[in-house]
Amino acid sequence: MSASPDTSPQPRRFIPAGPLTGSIRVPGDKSISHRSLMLGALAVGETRVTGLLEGEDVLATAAAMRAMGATITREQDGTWSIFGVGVGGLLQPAEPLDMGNSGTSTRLLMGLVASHAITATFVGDASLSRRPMGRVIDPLSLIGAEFEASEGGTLPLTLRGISPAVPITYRLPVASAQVKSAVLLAGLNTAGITTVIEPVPTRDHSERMLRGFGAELTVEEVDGADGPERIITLTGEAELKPQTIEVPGDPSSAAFFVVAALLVPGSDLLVENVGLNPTRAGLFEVLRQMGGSIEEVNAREVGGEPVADLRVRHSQLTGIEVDPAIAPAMIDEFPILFVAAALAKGTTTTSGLDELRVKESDRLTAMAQALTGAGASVEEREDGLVIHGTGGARLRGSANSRARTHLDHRIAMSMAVAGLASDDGVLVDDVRPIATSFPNFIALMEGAAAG
Ligand SMILES: O=C(O)C1=C[C@@H](OP(=O)(O)O)[C@@H](O)[C@H](O)C1
Ligand SMILES: C=C(OP(=O)(O)O)C(=O)O
Repeated sequence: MSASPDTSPQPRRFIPAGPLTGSIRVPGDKSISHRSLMLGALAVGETRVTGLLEGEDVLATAAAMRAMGATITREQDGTWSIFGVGVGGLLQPAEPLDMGNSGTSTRLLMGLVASHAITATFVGDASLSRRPMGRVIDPLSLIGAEFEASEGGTLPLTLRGISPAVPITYRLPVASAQVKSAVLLAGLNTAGITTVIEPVPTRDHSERMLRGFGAELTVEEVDGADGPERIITLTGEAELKPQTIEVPGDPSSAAFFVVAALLVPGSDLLVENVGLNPTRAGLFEVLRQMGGSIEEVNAREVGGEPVADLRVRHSQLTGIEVDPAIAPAMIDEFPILFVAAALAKGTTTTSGLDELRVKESDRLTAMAQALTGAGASVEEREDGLVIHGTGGARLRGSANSRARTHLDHRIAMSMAVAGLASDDGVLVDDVRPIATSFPNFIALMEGAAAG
């Protein structure tokens, strides 16, 4: 969140260290953590959650759910307890909801508020205030909610929800799990059937968890004009039953350690308890195609999601052309993939990545600039990057270059990993954003490199 008491940037130089060895555990999945709090806050009774990600983005969701009536506490052993208000029971928040840096909190909560007869104002930090909200304003206007947004459909934004709302059938114009989830969550308190048509599959945690909480939800795969499409229906005026949830480790956080171990010679690292939902695990597939040694050990199920430990050994990677169809299954992992590509042998080409321009930063430009400063050879295209790798040789940047993170945690962590694979280190201009999704990243990185 923006509300850090210290507002000055915290630069840090990440320098090459020893091989990454031993075993680590990354924090809980961010997407599942947000949804655990939201759905728990709508169930009647106590939901208990272990492994919740205690990053700033998820804490923003917790604060918002409290402001709308839920009782949410953290117990001493790290278990979270949520007493919900029931679907339809959200209260009007007394103050604007501060969403910090979190797109997921904002868009999903807009869905929830839209079908309640309450008004809420959403505010966020400088990065979030630039991100497009029109993609959720459009469908939520169709259910009858009203919006006063800043120019360009951005935050600050005031939403007047409506009850009873109109159930809609909505075809997603953009591959976005956040938009899909916003419409489905609005459907919870809407009489009748809400339908989302998804031409390109995106992460399906909302569907899995809504079902887990007892909502009536169906998913049907049909042939569409450009391949299989998913039709998701939700029966409204749902009654959610409280759950006990174990949140698996976040594959998007594991990604930084997986790539670091592949790049630093001598590494042999076990990353334990990584969520491997097929709608999330695209990066590991692409890294294997590039020659990365990533072995799944002890495959099991945690909280209704496939999970395994990943054993990762240093590997010489080879550049490839990345199939754009896999992009939704690794949408947050492109910054770290670009770092892997910068050290690979030959050229890696990516395309179909327009969505990366509207994340916490414009991730195509931000990574092209940061990697070029660190000594990599990168061409920026409209919808992707083309990277000519070093063939394994360490990156050699100009002595005074700084990687600019633009309030984007994934740029900061990606360039930290680039620093491990460089001659003289990489200076990251601000490490504060890392706390949004991975508060103990630096400590874990130092521990893994020390063996
Ligand atoms: O639904 C979610 O939890 C998320 C969906 C993705 O966003 P989009 O739906 O905007 O692609 C992803 O980038 C974000 O980190 C989390
Ligand atoms: C895009 C991301 O998150 P959000 O949209 O929730 O800000 C991310 O974590 O990479």
